[in-house]
Amino acid sequence: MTRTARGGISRRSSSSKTSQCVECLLQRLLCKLQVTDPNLSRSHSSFLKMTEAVENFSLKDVLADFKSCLGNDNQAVLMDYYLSGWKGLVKFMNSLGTIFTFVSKDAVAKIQIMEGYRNSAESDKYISLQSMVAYELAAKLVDLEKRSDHPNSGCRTILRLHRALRWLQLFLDRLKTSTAESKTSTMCTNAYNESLSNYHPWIIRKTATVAFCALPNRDAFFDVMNVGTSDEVMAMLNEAMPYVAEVYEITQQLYAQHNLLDLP
Ligand SMILES: CCCCCCCC/C=C\CCCCCCCC(=O)N[C@@H](COP(=O)(O)O)[C@H](O)/C=C/CCCCCCCCCCCCC
Repeated sequence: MTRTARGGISRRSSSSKTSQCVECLLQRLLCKLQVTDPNLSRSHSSFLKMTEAVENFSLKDVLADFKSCLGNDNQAVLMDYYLSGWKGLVKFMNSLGTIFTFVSKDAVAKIQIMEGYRNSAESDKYISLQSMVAYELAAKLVDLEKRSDHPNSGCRTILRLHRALRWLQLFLDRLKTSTAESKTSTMCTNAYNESLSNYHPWIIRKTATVAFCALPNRDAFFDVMNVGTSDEVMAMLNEAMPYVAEVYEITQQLYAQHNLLDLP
């Protein structure tokens, strides 16, 4: 068994049996449903190598990206910081165990689509979410009714991440007001049910709910965050959460203003 900095038992040891059982069940379910995509797996593993190479990971730095997203005038949401924030979240997610890679795989695929735009000849059009919306709409690059000519538009892809950001906001809000007895799986499930689950089919909802049962307990979770003591985690969340909320609100308003909240 591994002892953590605060003298607790690391999630790797305390929850490993439950986690292995749930993982096994989930893997079988995913295999049966053929949710895995070999092409995606390849790009996912190279992404993992890239993110694993970064040492001294701290969730504090990840959330700082959402602050940097807002630029100087708090009006535009800057794409590179937005994607950087997501990459950090994925890294955090992957450090929770392989059971969560089915979740991060989709986020990785979407980050890669957006990085593709940022590395294209139209890179400057994707400098912020606002410039992306203006450009794609004017150039008719968004499928508004059903996915056809532009199945992976930037607007659609960011919308999926934006909905997931709402889940993150609700989850962190719960974590912020939690006590030592609070269960991360319950907080996560409730946040999911109030947000992302509304956009997911039954099978994804069920699989996600099973995966949440394998979440480490609150102490172990705080250790993975690598921010410090529980008090320091709480202080960091109090400081960072307004920026996550601001990014969410600005994006929500942008999408509402252009009727983009239901993109297929
Ligand atoms: C201190 C707390 C920090 C928490 C850090 C959390 C890290 C979060 C990292 C990644 C979150 C995953 C985001 C998933 C994006 C999902 C986007 C989406 O809805 N995609 C679906 C629709 O896409 P299209 O088919 O229309 O292209 C896609 O079908 C869904 C795929 C699987 C998603 C599985 C459920 C996601 C649950 C999110 C909760 C994560 C729980 C993490 C617990 C820490």
